[in-house]
Amino acid sequence: MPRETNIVKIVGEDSYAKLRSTKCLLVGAGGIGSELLKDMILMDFGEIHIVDLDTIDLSNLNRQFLFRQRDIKQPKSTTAVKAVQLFNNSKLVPYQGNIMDANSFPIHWFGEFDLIFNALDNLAARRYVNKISQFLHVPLLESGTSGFDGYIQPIIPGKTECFDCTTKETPKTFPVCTIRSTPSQPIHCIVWAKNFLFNQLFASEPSPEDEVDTKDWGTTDEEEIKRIKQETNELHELQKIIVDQEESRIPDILDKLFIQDINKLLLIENLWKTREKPTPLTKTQLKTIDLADKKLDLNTVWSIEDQLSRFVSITVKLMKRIRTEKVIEFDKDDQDTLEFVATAANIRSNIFNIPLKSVFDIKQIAGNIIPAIATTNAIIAGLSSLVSLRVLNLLKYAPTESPLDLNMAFTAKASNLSQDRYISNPNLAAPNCKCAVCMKVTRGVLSINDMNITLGELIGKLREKYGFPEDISLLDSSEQRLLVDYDFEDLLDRSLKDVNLRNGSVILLTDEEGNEETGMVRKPLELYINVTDDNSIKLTLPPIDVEWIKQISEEDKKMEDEKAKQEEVNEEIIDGEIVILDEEEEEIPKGKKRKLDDEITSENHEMKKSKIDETDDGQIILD
Ligand SMILES: Nc1ncnc2c1ncn2[C@@H]1O[C@H](COP(=O)(O)OP(=O)(O)OP(=O)(O)O)[C@@H](O)[C@H]1O
Ligand SMILES: [Zn+2]
Repeated sequence: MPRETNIVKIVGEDSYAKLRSTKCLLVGAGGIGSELLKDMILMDFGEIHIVDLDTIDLSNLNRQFLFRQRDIKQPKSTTAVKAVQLFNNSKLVPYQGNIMDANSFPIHWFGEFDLIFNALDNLAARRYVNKISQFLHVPLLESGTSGFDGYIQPIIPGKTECFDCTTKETPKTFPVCTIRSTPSQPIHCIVWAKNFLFNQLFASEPSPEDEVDTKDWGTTDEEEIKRIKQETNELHELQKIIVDQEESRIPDILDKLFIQDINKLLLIENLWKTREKPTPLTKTQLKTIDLADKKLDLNTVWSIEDQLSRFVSITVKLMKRIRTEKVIEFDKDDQDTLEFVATAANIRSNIFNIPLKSVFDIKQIAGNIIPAIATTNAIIAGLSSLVSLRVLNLLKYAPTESPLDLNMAFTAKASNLSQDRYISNPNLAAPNCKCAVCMKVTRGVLSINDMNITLGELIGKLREKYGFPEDISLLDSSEQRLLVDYDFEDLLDRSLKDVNLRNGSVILLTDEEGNEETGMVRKPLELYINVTDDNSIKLTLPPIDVEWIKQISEEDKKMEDEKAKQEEVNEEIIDGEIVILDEEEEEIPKGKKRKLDDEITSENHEMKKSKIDETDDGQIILD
């Protein structure tokens, strides 16, 4: 029996022929990606391009079944392609690279695909692919898992909700003063060790903190702010011990971090009025560190003596590595960096009377890990590949008359829709009228060969083509920079190259004038800059009709915001990635999760202002 017999039985001859001529992009060859690649091959997609930036790690082998021990350190994409050769009947093209690198993956390259599958593990890349799919109108199958939970969301640009239509939780942040002065939980000390200490010693160039904006530090105590800044500058001195390979001075690092700095903190009496005071290490403790290399169990909590001893030996190791590596990034799978962070965090915890943790526990917290489950990945990949048949409308018995007939799927806990069954699959919703990615702007791709034209010339062409008025503003939205505004015209004579616009930059043109009589403005226009080496193309602007939309006054906007606050927010997110819809399943009207209207607020302008004001945020981020 030929291998396609069953799939032909399911989809029919015509649809099978369409499958064979479909060209797909799979982004990510990790847990979901390995499963998806297998499914896509078994479905006989004609061509599958696989992108992954990473190499295989030991910890991937428990679920990324295409990889073996011998493949460790090999690129995921090429290894995955080799692993499936025996049962493959599709054209497979692997790439090792970052999907967000517009030079390796220019927009016209994305444009060659009929369908994109996301099998990623981070918000930034998911958002990026979502945006590209919106620019090009290529359907996207978004998916994610976290432990036993997972979801798939087909996204039909312009027709259904996009990835950014629902708010996603940004990484958890802590005020600087909690991390640097008054930790009270193990996580505070882990963040201090990983994001502050490790980075300052091994991963960064010295940079004075004088310029840092302190508004989000969680304190206005001048004395404390001064101390934190001074402490950072002193840490750069410690970095020299590392760079100069002065092994014998490692106790100085301990002395500075865990005796001197703590003593300085104790002098700020305000801090300890309502809190238990920390107890610095003693000089005797530092003098009696046992330097013998002891075998220690990663699953148990070590004594403070063992923490100190391992801190010294691991610092020596990292010191040697830095000679060749120059900078070392924290990686939970790099045992040296993990043990440095774990011991430093535990020593600090001990000082602040916070319970210590095992290295294994700290790995989970520092790596922000919820163990990945192979079966969840298999289920989610299976659903994603099945739904792709409906996205392409290849199932005759379940025709897709409208994109809103398509279903997303959530596991029970992730969706909260029904506790009685593992998977819920509500219909897709229409785009959220408030979504800045898919609803608030008109999108297109601007192809250009000559980046020496001036910003002024470009704006002239945009005005001419799309009828924008004199009063406009232009933002480089990929870098969040204002380029031109009614009171900022300094860059008009500079070339696009000079103002750092390049292949993959995205610019946003906003009508700041509108029509007073009608109260309407042109919908903002967002253009992706595709730099081509085709000399025949000087500058091609996409054929777009820019709509007029109602301009909302500040007062209306305030009222809208109030209303929105009152409406129950039915979305929540766990693990920064998975959306929980807190609705009764039966209550979701088919394809209509929220009201669709075409109003637009003047939020763009506010976004612009806040972007310009943005400075270092003074928050420590747990990524
Ligand atoms: N910007 C990106 N470009 C290309 N591939 C990416 C990008 N971001 C993430 N990936 C890939 O997406 C995949 C996600 O897979 P998965 O969630 O299983 O993570 P993992 O890194 O393999 O495992 P773990 O995080 O548990 O160690 C990874 O292989 C990762 O390299
Ligand atoms: Zn959207």
